[in-house]
Order: sequence, then C-alpha cells, then structure tokens
Amino acid sequence: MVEPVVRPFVMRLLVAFLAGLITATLLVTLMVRQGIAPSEMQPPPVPLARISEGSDDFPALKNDNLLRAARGEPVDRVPVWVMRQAGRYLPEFQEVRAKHDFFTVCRTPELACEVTMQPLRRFDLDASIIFSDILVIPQALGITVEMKPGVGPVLPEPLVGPADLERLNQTGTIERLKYVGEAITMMRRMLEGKVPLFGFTGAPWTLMGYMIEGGGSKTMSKAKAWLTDYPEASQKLLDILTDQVVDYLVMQVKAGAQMLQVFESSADHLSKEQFLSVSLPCLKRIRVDLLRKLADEGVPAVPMVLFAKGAMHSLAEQSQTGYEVLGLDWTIDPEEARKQVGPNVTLQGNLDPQDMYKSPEELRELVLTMVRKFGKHRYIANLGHGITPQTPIESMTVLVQAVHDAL
Ligand SMILES: Cc1c2[nH]c(c1CCC(=O)O)Cc1[nH]c(c(CCC(=O)O)c1C)Cc1[nH]c(c(CCC(=O)O)c1C)Cc1[nH]c(c(C)c1CCC(=O)O)C2
Repeated sequence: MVEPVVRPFVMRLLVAFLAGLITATLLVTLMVRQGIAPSEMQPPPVPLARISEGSDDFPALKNDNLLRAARGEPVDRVPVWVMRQAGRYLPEFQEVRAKHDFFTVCRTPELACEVTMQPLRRFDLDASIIFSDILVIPQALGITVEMKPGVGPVLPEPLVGPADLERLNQTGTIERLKYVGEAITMMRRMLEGKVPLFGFTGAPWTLMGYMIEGGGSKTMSKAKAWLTDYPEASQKLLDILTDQVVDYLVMQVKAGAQMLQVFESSADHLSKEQFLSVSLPCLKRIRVDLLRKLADEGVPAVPMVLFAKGAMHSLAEQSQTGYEVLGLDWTIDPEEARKQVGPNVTLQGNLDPQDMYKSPEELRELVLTMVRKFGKHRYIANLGHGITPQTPIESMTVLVQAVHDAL
C-alpha cells in the first residue's frame, strides 16, 4: 500500500512517465512514416579521428609521428616499426620462449607485455605491436592450434568439408579473447605514452587458409579447392570470420589499441580476380562495420593499415577501401605504388626482409634510397614482410637509424 502522503508524488511520477512514453511513440511513428529507420537516429560516424592520444585513462602520447603519418599530417621524422619486431631474432625473446609455451605467452598479459616491450628497449622504434598471433581467432572458435618449434602453427583437426562449419563455436568468442584486451590495456600503461600501440588481426581469407590447410601451406590447394568446390560454404566461413574480426577489433580499440593492422598474409595465393572477389569484400566490410560499431558505442575510430601480401596488383582497388594506410611487400617500387594509390593514402613498407642480411653499409644505403623514394609525407617505414629469425640484431639498429637519418 502507498502511504497517503506520498500518493500525490507517485501520481506525478506516473503522469510524467506516461507523457514521456507517448512522446517517444509519436516520434518513432512520425519517423517510420517519413521512412527514417530508428537505427538511423544514431550519431553520424566519428570522423577519423583525433584518437585518444592522451585519453583520460592512459598516459599522454609523446611520439605521435606514426599516427600523424597515417592521417596525412606533417611528421618530425619518418616513423618506423617492423612486422614481427618481437620475435625469435631477439635472445631475450628466446629466453621467455624457453620457459613458456607460445600461446601461454599470448594468454598471460604480463608475459605478452614483456615480449612486446623487448624490441622497444633496444631500438628507437616509433610504434609497438601487441604480442599475439593471428591464429587466436580460429582457436577461440574452437579449432585446436599448436605452435610447433621449427614447424610453425599446426591445426591437427582442420576443416575438411562444409559440415565442419558446425564445429565452429561462434558464441562467446570475443569473451574467450579478452586476454588480448587485457594485454593491450596493460601495455598502454607500461608504454607511458612512449609510442603508439598497434592491435592486429588476421584477415578472413588468411585465417580460412590456415583452418582448412591445417597449418602453413606452400600452395593453399585445399583452401583454394573450397572456393571452387564449396562456394556457399566458403562464403559462409568468410562471413563468420569477418563478423568475428570486426568484434575482435572493436574489443581491441576499446581496450586501448591506437592503430590497427589487418594481415592478409596469404593474398599471394589468389589471382587478381580472386583477390577482388574473395578477399577484398571482407576487408571492406571489416572497415565499414568496425567504424559503424565504434560510432554506435561512441568510441573514437583509430587509423587502420591493410597489408595484403602479394596483392600489389590491386593497389588502386585497395586505395578505395577507406583504410588510411596500405602495407606494401617488397615486390613493388615505391614510386610505382604511389602512382597507383594517389596522394590520399599513406604507404607502409617495404624493404625485402632478406636485405637485413646484407652488410651494415649496404643495408644503410638500401634504406636511405627506399625512404627517399617514398618521401617524408604519408609514409611509414617497415619491411615488406615479417623479420626473419636469423636476422642479425645489428641490422635493426642500422635500419631504424637510416630511416631517421634519411630526410
Ligand atoms: C601468418 C601470420 C601468423 N602470425 C602472424 C601472421 C601475419 C604476419 C605474417 O604474415 O608474418 C602475425 C603475428 N605473429 C606474431 C606477431 C607478434 C607481433 C609482432 O611483433 O609483430 C604477429 C603480428 C608473433 C609470432 N608468431 C609466431 C612466432 C614465432 C613462434 C615461436 O616463438 O615459436 C611469433 C614471434 C609463430 C607463427 N605464427 C604464424 C606463423 C606462420 C608462425 C610460424 C612462422 C614464423 O615464426 O614466422 C601465423
């Protein structure tokens, strides 16, 4: 029973609530009549983006050259980082790996952060990239992935036919990957704003390849056979992976990733026509859906790199996808790449990882020439693929110094 003294107050509350309800119903009815879907009431996408460089929760960014280069703003010096910069060429990484299994390092934020930090202690790099692997997505979907020393990733129960799609556990996937978000947040604090932090993902076609081949493959013959033998199941798998990649990247940005790279490392197995019909639509949807979801949640967008190794035949098409940065492998000349993408995209790359085995003098000359060809504007220096395990450590010092000296 409501006491007599509070009764008028309760009545007033009730009337106010009803009035609100009627106004809202009227508004939605009006909009539906005018053909505006209520979902379109969302605020427009956040314009790309003054990223939370010194956001409330994290230390202010001191070296933002990488983000400036990505946005096409002037830089103090050409930024440089290296794909797989945390890796087996570093003895301190080997030491961690001697004690811990690969995926234990990925899943333990303290270990992932330690390994992410290792190259930054040695070299004057302009970015860090969170330590993880592209294969954590298949793993979170329920596919076993092992990292075999000297072999690489092994998936002992690959997808054999369309019925195997039933094995993919699509609920709670991002929850199972939250250790990556925890590592990213911890890393942002540990970096103290020294350089920006990359998050990353594998692209759907590359992930599909590993899931069907059961590991790395010289030919991708089974995955390519899927495309022709099971076109519908292939599309379904690509769609599932695209959805998961989008949610995974949303989680990484919310955790503190300041830049994202999408690795389409197996694009080299596709013809140009296949790249455009199989891979590129997924890459486009990742970009569009990610920006929409971030805007819906009021989270500022971050710049994105698309690295499609072996797809230098389609740079013009890639430049139309909205990614701020395109990663280049070493098969294309810097000036030719610039001609194909036009002035409004940043280029990243593209020294042949094999050049890291040359003498310091030769390496320095190659890097100086490369950087001068790309120029200071809209350029991020990197290798054209990941650094290889036997690379002399001194080559990293030479590379980074030469980039910073070049212009
Ligand atoms: C295809 C791919 C994979 N993983 C990745 C790709 C895309 C990049 C590329 O094309 O090189 C991405 C990746 N893998 C790793 C990172 C860490 C962040 C970094 O420093 O760049 C990143 C960005 C750690 C790793 N991932 C792996 C290692 C070495 C494994 C070990 O320590 O035993 C590291 C440091 C293992 C791995 N993981 C994968 C392969 C093929 C291998 C074995 C071959 C190799 O080592 O180069 C899958």
